[in-house]
Amino acid sequence: MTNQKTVAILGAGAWGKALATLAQGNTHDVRIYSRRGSQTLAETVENADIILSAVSIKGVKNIVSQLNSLAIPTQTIFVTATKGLEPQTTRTPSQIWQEGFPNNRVVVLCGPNLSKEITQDLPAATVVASNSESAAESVQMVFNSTRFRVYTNSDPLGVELGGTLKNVMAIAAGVCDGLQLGTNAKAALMTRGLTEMVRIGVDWGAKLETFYGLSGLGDILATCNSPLSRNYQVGYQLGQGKTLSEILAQLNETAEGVNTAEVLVQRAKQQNISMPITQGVYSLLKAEVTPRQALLDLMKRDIKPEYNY
Ligand SMILES: NC(=O)C1=CN([C@@H]2O[C@H](COP(=O)(O)OP(=O)(O)OC[C@H]3O[C@@H](n4cnc5c(N)ncnc54)[C@H](O)[C@@H]3O)[C@@H](O)[C@H]2O)C=CC1
Ligand SMILES: O=C(CO)COP(=O)(O)O
Repeated sequence: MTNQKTVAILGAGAWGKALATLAQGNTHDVRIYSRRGSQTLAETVENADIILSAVSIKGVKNIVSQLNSLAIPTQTIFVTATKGLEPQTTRTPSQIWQEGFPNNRVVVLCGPNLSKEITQDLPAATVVASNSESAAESVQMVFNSTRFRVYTNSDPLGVELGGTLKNVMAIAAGVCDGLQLGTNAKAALMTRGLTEMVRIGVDWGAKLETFYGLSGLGDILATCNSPLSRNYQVGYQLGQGKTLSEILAQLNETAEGVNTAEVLVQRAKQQNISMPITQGVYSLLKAEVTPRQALLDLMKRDIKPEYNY
């Protein structure tokens, strides 16, 4: 591959467009595929060095099977920027991509990256993670710039779970602020939320330290503290007494944490892992409890040592 790459971006939502701008800023040849656009999927990915998917989780399986019917060369690198989990199977997006393309290298791109800030040219950092160091480095070169610092990492599962699981915590943090519970409560929630992410993430096969990096702790700090986060917005408005269907009807964009909470509750049950914050968010999303009741349920649990993975 030469230094100038052909990058096909699948999904013309907020994140796909922001990532396209970053690659274009580094003078790469960028094509964007939108389901509603005039360019076909085959035209978009023709001769692409890198195919990056920024579609929401509900579209990943479909786009993988559409691409499977095209002759994608094995040297093409797939990058997944989706932060979600497949219902029923609990597969991560990179697992779906790798199963669809077992002979291609797959890279996960995840970090504290609120697309609205990136679109405003504000500085940010992210992580590209892969079992293939050379693939991660190629993707790092494509996106790294003085406004977007890109780190490599060799734990794709941990990086992907960090970015995905934190969406549930962003909903919880939004509820916390919607109820005006204060800074102490929010700090406790984010810290215990991270513990919960580590607990299930390590059981899943991820490395513990990955959760203390940009895609775990970093993304918690960004999304739990910013009204720009759609997941935070969902929680904030639930805290203010709106119903989930009212909130989602107005949001008009993806809030992956809503689906992720359900998938996580299912996996935590299967694996016998305690995830009280996630369970509380799920019960709230299902309207089984009020925000105040969810808070009380968390606070009245049995007392225990702080570290009890
Ligand atoms: N917006 C952000 O700040 C960030 C978003 N993400 C993640 O990126 C993913 C996409 O998020 P956004 O772009 O913000 O959402 P969005 O709601 O703006 O866009 C989602 C895109 O996926 C496309 N899509 C869905 N199913 C599809 C299919 N079958 N075929 C083709 N396209 C399909 C939609 O048409 C839409 O363009 C989510 O998993 C999100 O968690 C990750 C980091 C930052
Ligand atoms: O993942 C994100 C920032 O890193 C975007 O968060 P939301 O999907 O909650 O907007």
